[in-house]
Amino acid sequence: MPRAYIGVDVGTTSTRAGVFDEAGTLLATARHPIRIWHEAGDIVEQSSEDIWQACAKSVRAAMAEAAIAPGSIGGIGFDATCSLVVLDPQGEPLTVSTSGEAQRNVIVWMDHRATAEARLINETEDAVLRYVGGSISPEMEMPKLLWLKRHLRASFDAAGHFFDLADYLTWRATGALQRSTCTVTCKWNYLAHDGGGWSAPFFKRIGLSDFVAEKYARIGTEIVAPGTRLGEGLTPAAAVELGLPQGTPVGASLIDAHAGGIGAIGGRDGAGGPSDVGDRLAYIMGTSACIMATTKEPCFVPGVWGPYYSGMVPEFWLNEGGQSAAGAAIDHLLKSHPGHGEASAAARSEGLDLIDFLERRIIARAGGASRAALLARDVHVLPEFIGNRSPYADPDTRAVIAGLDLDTDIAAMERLFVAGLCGLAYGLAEVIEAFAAHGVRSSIMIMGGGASRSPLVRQIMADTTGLTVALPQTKEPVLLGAAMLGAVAGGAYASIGETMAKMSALGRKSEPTAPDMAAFHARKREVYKLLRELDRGSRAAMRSVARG
Ligand SMILES: Nc1ncnc2c1ncn2[C@@H]1O[C@H](COP(=O)(O)OP(=O)(O)O)[C@@H](O)[C@H]1O
Ligand SMILES: O=C(CO)[C@H](O)[C@H](O)COP(=O)(O)O
Repeated sequence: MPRAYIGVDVGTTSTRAGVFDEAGTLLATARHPIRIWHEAGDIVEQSSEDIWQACAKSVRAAMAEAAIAPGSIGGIGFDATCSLVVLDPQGEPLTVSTSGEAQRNVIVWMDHRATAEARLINETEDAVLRYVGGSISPEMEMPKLLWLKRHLRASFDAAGHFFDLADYLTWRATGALQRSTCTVTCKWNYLAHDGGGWSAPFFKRIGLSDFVAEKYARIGTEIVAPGTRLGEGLTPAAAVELGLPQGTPVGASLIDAHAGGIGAIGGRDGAGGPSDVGDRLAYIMGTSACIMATTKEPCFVPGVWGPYYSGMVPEFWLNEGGQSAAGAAIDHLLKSHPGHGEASAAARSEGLDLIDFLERRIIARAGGASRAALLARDVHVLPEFIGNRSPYADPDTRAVIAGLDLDTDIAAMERLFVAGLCGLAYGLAEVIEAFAAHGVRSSIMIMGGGASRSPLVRQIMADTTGLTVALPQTKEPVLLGAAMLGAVAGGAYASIGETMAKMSALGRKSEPTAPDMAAFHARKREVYKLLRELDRGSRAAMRSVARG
């Protein structure tokens, strides 16, 4: 019987499941929303139970659509945002919320409550920090764990397990406590190279010696490569919930952006066969954006997370730059514009999503995706609403918008939208330039994530960076990356490397266009730099003034 593989992706806003055949062809997908609590003070929380139930519903819906026998599933893999899950010793949720609600047991990656703790950790200048670009981010797990210890001691002490969300999902599916090299290397300061492991001096220095004393029992004692077959496969309970046979192989997980990277960068390019992953950047743009480079030797790029050994492609190093708010910044710009109500109603009447509606109008009016950027000639956006991840590693950066007028119509909203995309593209270009300055050079960038479907986004990114921007052949590279984990766990392929070559391929490409657009973007980037200086200068000017 031909085998199929399931990938489950937990993004910030929803869970999705995809069923793929052994060649990587997508047979069916389904999506389910997840709950999220936002509170003042950069608090963003979720519920691991809600997320697991949403995963189960997505898998069952995708299987119903694929209309294949559950017994034909040869393996399943999971990816998720890098959020922190807290459970008691019996595996029940423990609150991370000052509300005390047990169901709120996930500190979401974008929650910046631990900015002060990140600063304290950075002040130690511990050698481990070299492997996160020289500066830990409040989006990583150690600052969050330190926050819990300092501010919610009861939960910190009562916890039996601290998981990255992707590892929680495999634990929930199989009962196995192994963690993936991807999660712990990229988010937990674990060193996967040269027998590094957990660093006891680091934990002692940052005030988390608890983990050393308890021999890392709550954060993971066994670290395995993504795709490693876990436990005895699906437990009886998980099998019932997912509607799959007990014992279905489950592979160790990846973080969501990294699943997108695996699903995107290793594909065949036409007849040219498998390619050099070192020449290919992955840009995964959803709520946030991650720009990832793969190298044979470690490259230290200040302000860019990594280098992480086996953080994404096994036995390669990973540099991971990023933008904390990407799609989230665009969503926010659109929602806060006075034309939002009118534009949403017009989009609905055409049966389109708001962004698709705007894009069609913009591209038609401008006479192409490349020239659409000209609409943003006089509006400029530094879209860093929740800080700069890379290359400045400054979580206190905030957005700046210049060139607003009193226009409230849809055309004004379009200008702001395009200006926001240009701002994101200039942020991306800064990361790519930081890569290049430290020896990480690539000629092609492969895009995944929700925003990659947009021809406007791809063209602006190509024109701004000067790189060829390619899509993977599959329209769901993140789900494919997760399904590849299932294929490796199920024994269809021997390694992630082989799986990438067999299950994926490159698709459509956008080339950088006319030199006049390059000149336009170069000029507009100068304004972008002014906005960055304005943000820095205004924060510096107000630093000595007490908060109201
Ligand atoms: N054309 C576009 N331009 C910019 N952002 C877009 C575009 N299309 C979708 N997005 C953004 O992508 C995000 C959704 O992507 P997705 O990968 O599904 O998110 P996540 O996995 O983070 O939940 C939303 O913030 C949405 O606004
Ligand atoms: O930090 C990340 C990866 O290292 C991701 O950006 C984070 O997990 C959120 O992902 P998404 O934007 O797809 O919801």
